[in-house]
Amino acid sequence: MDTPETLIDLDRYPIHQMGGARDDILTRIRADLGRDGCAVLKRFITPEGIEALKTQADGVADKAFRSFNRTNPYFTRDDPTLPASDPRRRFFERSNSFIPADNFPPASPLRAIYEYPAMSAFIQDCLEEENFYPYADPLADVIINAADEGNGFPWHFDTNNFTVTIAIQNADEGGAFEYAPNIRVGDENFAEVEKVLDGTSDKVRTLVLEPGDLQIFRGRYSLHRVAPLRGKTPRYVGILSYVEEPGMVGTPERCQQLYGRTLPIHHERAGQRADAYLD
Ligand SMILES: O=C(O)CCC(=O)C(=O)O
Ligand SMILES: [Fe+2]
Repeated sequence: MDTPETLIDLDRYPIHQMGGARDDILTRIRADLGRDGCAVLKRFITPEGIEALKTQADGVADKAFRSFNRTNPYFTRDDPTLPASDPRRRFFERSNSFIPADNFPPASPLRAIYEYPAMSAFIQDCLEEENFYPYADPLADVIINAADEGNGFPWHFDTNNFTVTIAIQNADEGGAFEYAPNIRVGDENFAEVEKVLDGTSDKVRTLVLEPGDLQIFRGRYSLHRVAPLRGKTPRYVGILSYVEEPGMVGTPERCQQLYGRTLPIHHERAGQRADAYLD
């Protein structure tokens, strides 16, 4: 049986014990998040934990919903009144799909990590968010982003304020995480976004995450993508979602688009939320 204590490397990252070691981690993570909206905890998951997550991902890989629609960085529709080079008119193919959360029952390793009280308390402390709750969406609270050979997940901004990911398996080649930190703080900054899409910006950073690494990322202000990937090995990334209001779920439209189905709760709670979440 996998428990959070065996899945998370608590010797390296004692997130469950208040004190100096935990405080030191928080200080570093907060500084990284403040500076470039991104923080990484290398080898957060133990080698046994990585194996358990990989086995689980392989076991439910066929449950991934594939909807390879073309998307612009804002997930909006085309606006033919704008110039063809405008970022709002730049649509790219993607090759990733999501394995919905109801494939991860309570005893599964990914959900065990999500539901470990010390985990959510630690993430909340890293982000210094006062309003912080587990996502109440039974299809989206804990998911795996599974990407096959192809364009990965092209340039976009997240609708949610932050994303917490766990790298589980890399592709044979490619699939790096690329991002332009805080490129749209204050205003949309379309000119610089256009340069990123053209491959001419000097603001792009590349992160090669290894299986077991935990990433905390504020994706609302930083344009980012999973670079194109090659080879037969799928790229697996676990995504843990938290929100700023209790009881929140995704919209029926977004849910249908990402997971190919909806549940009664999506219709009951439609329109009750302040923000539209991407996942
Ligand atoms: O797979 C990743 O590393 C990040 C995916 C992402 O950007 C997203 O799900 O919004
Ligand atoms: Fe994203």
